[in-house]
Amino acid sequence: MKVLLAASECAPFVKTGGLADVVGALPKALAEADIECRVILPLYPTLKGLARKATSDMDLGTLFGSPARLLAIEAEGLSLLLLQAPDLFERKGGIYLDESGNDWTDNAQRFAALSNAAAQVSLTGYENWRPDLLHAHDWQAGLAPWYLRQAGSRMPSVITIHNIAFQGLFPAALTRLLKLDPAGYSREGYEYYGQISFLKAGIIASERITTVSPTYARELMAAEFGMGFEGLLQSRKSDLVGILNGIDLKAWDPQSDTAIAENYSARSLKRKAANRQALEKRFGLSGNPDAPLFCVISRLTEQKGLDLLLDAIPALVGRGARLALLGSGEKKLEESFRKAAADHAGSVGTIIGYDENLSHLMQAGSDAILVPSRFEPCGLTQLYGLRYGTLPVVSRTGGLADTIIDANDAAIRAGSATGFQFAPVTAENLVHAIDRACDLFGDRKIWTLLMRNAMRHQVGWDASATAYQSLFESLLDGAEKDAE
Ligand SMILES: Nc1ncnc2c1ncn2[C@@H]1O[C@H](COP(=O)(O)OP(=O)(O)O[C@H]2O[C@H](CO)[C@@H](O)[C@H](O)[C@H]2O)[C@@H](O)[C@H]1O
Repeated sequence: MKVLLAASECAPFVKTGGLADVVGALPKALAEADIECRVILPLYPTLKGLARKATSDMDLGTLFGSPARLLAIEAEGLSLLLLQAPDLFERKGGIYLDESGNDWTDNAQRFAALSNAAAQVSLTGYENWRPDLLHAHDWQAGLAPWYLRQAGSRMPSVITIHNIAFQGLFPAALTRLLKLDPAGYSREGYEYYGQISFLKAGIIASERITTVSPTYARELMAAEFGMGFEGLLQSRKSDLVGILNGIDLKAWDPQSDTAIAENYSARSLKRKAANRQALEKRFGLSGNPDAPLFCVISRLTEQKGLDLLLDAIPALVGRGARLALLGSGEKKLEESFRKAAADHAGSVGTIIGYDENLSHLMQAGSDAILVPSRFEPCGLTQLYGLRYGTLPVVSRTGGLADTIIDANDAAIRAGSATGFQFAPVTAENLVHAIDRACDLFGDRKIWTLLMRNAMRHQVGWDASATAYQSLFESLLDGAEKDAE
């Protein structure tokens, strides 16, 4: 089976968040099941070096005002098709935002181009490689299944929702410019409250809709989490499945990670201490063997609930615990965490920015990782935490609810507890969870047991890759029957 994945990010080449990790890891996991994947993504300026490794290319003519070609590249165990459209993607700034932090004004054209190129490869193939199925990720690739249907193709498509908060909304006036059939501008089509929604287009045009945890799949059909899409998703209930994300076990392995101070395993947990020291030094934190060092590695947005953590900091510091935070995003939150570090020098350390290597050291050197999200489709940092014996303290929502087993007495006795959950998501409940973590940290025997439980927890892709494989196979079987 051949699958074309279309996405705007792919680790380790270009990443702003969890989408990249999944798009970078899933093809490798599917390869083990003999599914041959290619990933189509834009050629951003940071990928120029990679582009030099192209083994072949294909002209796509002009796409939304830019000359466009596809470059085939094999790198880091992945087969890539890079969309080279210089007028759309080769510019200074971020992949979604300009240098002042505003959305690029032509994001509609940029990601319509990505989607259009993906649809073209689906329709005609790249050289003699022709996919059997298109797997679009998030709104940036949402128009790909739509363009495919619009061209009359019946090739099956799947769209994965990594975060319903991002819906790809653009003015209706762009309909023709985006080469969308105006008849599709309707409630049954890509129209969404007077605008075009790329995500809605993808959902409508795909045979199946997946999201990244079973709990989030259920939550999405409720008004509290669906963000306006709940009705649409309820109507597609039988096509909606939640498949938990895995993590790349090679990239995230405390035994071989080259970004950390000292490698360790569940059998040599004492070596984790060297990482803790390195982390304290990096964040200017004082040492305290009697209380945990908590970390946060996150986009700083409303979703992640970090405003609640700001309220919880005095209590955390009051317990003698420390906090190391790495993140970037909303300016107000960035400022508040900088201030918290100044107010609690030695106990709170803040680094504003994006640093992949540091995120590995933080997973290795912290005792616990805080993820107090208001909603969390899956969440990856808690999975990295499990793998590194860094106990997750999480809100009970989405994938966090599905992946962490709360350290209540019964779960501790049963040897299954892996972290701490709290609900509902309030600062008070977060403080309570932090308190529980601090209490248990004082009992080295139990804490060590919890670390070992966490490190044993299956966080790889095996089960989820099998779930994607069955889903894809069922669609291809259905497509064959239809053709008969
Ligand atoms: N400042 C920083 N420096 C270095 N690394 C940083 C960083 N900030 C974040 N990261 C990294 O970015 C990734 C974030 O992934 P998450 O899954 O936690 O959240 P995100 O909301 O981006 O993803 C969305 O998509 C993913 C994938 O499906 C879902 O798991 C998730 O719930 C959904 O919100 C992790 O690998 C993390 O280490």
